[in-house]
Amino acid sequence: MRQTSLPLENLQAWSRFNNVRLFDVAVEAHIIADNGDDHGGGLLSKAEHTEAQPLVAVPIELVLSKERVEEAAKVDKSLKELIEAVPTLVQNDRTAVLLFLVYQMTINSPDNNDHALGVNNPFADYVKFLPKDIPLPISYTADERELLIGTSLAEALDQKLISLQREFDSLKAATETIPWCEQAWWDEITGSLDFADWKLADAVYRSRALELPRGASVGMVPVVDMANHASDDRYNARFEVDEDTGSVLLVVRDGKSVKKGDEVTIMYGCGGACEMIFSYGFLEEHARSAREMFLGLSIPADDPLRKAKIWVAQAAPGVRIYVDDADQVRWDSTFVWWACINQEDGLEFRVERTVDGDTELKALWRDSELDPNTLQAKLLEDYLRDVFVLRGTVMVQQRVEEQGMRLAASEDEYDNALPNTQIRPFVYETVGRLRKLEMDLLTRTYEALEEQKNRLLESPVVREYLGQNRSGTEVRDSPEDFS
Ligand SMILES: C[S@@+](CC[C@H](N)C(=O)[O-])C[C@H]1O[C@@H](n2cnc3c(N)ncnc32)[C@H](O)[C@@H]1O
Repeated sequence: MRQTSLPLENLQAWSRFNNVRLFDVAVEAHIIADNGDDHGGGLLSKAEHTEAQPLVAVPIELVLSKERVEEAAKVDKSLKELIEAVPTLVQNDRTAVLLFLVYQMTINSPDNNDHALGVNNPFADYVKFLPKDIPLPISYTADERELLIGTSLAEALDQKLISLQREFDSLKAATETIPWCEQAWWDEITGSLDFADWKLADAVYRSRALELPRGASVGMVPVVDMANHASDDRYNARFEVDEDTGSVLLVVRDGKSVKKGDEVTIMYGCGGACEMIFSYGFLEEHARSAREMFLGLSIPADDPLRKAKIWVAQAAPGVRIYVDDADQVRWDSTFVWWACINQEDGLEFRVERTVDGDTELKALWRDSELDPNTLQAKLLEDYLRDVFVLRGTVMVQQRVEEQGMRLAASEDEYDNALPNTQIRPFVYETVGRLRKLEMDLLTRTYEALEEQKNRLLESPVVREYLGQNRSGTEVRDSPEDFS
């Protein structure tokens, strides 16, 4: 769908009309950082501000959230029709706003011939200020995606694209019979909504939505969403909700001041390098570590309890490796604990009938009912604790090694990928840094796990356990093969 844009220079005027207050702060259409990085638009301070002083104040009614979309639908017949047709998309904070964004984009688009669509509201113009080309991985070209092979972002991106496609298909299926949707979106001649528009709406939301404090809501806050990111001790502003005035405030961060000419920055979150690129499309220049990675895991197909474990555990199938505040590498996964125990250890499943006649699958640990959320704690206080930790460590280490091999194996393809008109230089550079940071983290993790493994192999419990097993019928590749 063709989009309509308004220049960011006009955002200040929009702010005045909509009671957004800027306290000696200007919206700048283009900010180039000292190192040459292009931050897109941003906020610049026009005067000195001290700790806790307000920089921007936005009335809470301007926060574009699920609640606001539901409010808007009360006075907009077409929007009401739309959200009633897709109840599952409206229940979710993100997809509710995505629906509103594509609706508003449609109204604004020169492709739209239905001039009766929509009612006047501040968001009609706000949407025109939003960027139309956001370099998030969901819009990478096929060649750019190839560069990601071996990184944790490749897997996350595949999953994300599948779920976005599913959402888009369900939107189409549910709205095909609504006359205005048929005409403006799906008709072969007059319709213009396609998957790229849904991806754009998602990129807009993902890169701009804020989780407001005190459970206020999750949504896009006009003007505050112009604040770019700076890391850790560099960012100079934070946002808060002022319940007295009913507004979202951007204020100077504690212990900081903002001088005239400074860029006003916030911190987008403390996720790892993968998360940063996934959600915001860039990796800050000061990133020295991947910080965290999520690696997918599966339970071997020959595990007889596989299906029951997956059903009962309801855990993300993978492991998160991360660097903690003390710069130690750690891993965290509920799934691993389920994957590394079996019937001989005392895990069983039983189908039980509930009072209303349904059946329910229950897990048992050593003959007692097991609350799935307590498995890790149970294993860590068990007399075989070291055995279980050793199994988990080995499983994670094997997965880390496999990921490292995958990354290393695709290195030549990455190196040879340029020059290529299908690969944008900043994407090439960003992915190259991600590849290096993830390889460093994988190497560190592998080494740390090797140390842990060797320590655990010295544990009396493990030695005794392995001794007993060796006198039995141990085979290679059993859970006790720690080679
Ligand atoms: C919340 S918006 C900030 C406003 C945005 N620059 C604009 O022009 O609309 C987040 C987006 O700004 C850009 N951005 C923010 N901080 C950045 C930084 N430190 N380096 C590079 N790009 C940045 C990224 O494209 C990110 O997805």
